[in-house]
Amino acid sequence: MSIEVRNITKAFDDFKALDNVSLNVDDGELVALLGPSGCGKTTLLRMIAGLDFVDEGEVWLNGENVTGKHIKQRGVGFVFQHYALFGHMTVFENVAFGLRVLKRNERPSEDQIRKRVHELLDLVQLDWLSKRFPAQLSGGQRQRVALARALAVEPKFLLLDEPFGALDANVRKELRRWLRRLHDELHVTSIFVTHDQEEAMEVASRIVVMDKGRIEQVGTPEAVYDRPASPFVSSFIGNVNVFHGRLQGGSLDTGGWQLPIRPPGSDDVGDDTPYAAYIRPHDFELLKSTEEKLPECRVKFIQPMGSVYRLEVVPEHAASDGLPEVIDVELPRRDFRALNLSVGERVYLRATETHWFEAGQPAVTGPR
Ligand SMILES: Nc1ncnc2c1ncn2[C@@H]1O[C@H](COP(=O)(O)OP(=O)(O)OP(=O)(O)O)[C@@H](O)[C@H]1O
Repeated sequence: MSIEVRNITKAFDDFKALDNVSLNVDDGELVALLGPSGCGKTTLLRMIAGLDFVDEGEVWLNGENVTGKHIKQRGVGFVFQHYALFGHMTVFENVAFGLRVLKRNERPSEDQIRKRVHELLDLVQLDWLSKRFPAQLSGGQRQRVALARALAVEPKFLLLDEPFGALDANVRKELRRWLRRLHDELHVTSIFVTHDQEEAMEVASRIVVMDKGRIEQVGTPEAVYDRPASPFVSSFIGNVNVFHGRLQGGSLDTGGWQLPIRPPGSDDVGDDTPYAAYIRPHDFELLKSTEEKLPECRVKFIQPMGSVYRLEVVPEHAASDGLPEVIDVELPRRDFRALNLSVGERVYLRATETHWFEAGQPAVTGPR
């Protein structure tokens, strides 16, 4: 049961919410649409569902062109962020609803409905609450009922729009693990929308990163994190420090402050070529002293975060537009303790992994 989107464009008045978007989701995949608010995630989901129609392009479900077809003919199930369960119906009746409103010749018998609803409530681990009303449930339990309700009519595809958006952090964490396990059991081809990169990394087998109505990159969580295709993806997926400068010999010079790194394979790139180095907080080492020519910084702030320590360090002897004002560094607790650092101390900075971009275009990723 594959989903294929071919060159979709959708405008609201003269605003292009989707601009020539193409995407393939294979049978049984769980794919995340990830991007900032307003980038077009929900619009794309609505086009796939048939809740709205495309201006240009096509939607194919399971090898069939459904572009002009009504939502009822597409076999998709939905869960939204603020899913309105029927308040006057019990949990059982909410889940049974989709089956009860089927046409007479498609509707299962009362016994079959009862069996199916209990199976689904078992699956979402809520059978013990079947007689309760939605108001008597927690937010997380309500979302699980919503999922059971969407699954009741055996959809071929499941579309989830920020299903856990309104819940607190701990419940979200629990539910996304649970969704992953549920998907491993059912293998329904699913797309879910989120603007939370941690959620996308944890749940999805592939992530579609969107910005301004376009797809920036599609890849496994590892690929989009380790090999971002653009500066946007690099900064959207995880924290990153950005250094704008020009190559000078073996260094990136940001107005007199030199990071001794160069893009891999850039031996024949001439001096003065502008580059930007994107370096994640955990891709730095800090040294208290060194024989190497490493840039100097001063520790401005130390925040213990459990297994890691977050530090802000400030470049010394430097004032340049290309440098971040503070550089975020993350050290594993063991490394931090071995260094025994305190605020105000001088440290030397070494980059262990850098993503390079030249004039806004992807270049190469590598250790130096
Ligand atoms: N019916 C509509 N009429 C006019 N503009 C719309 C309509 N629906 C969406 N838009 C606009 O299209 C853009 C994309 O909206 P969409 O809801 O797809 O974004 P999103 O990525 O899901 O954002 P969020 O994470 O905030 O939900 C937004 O700028 C939005 O204002």
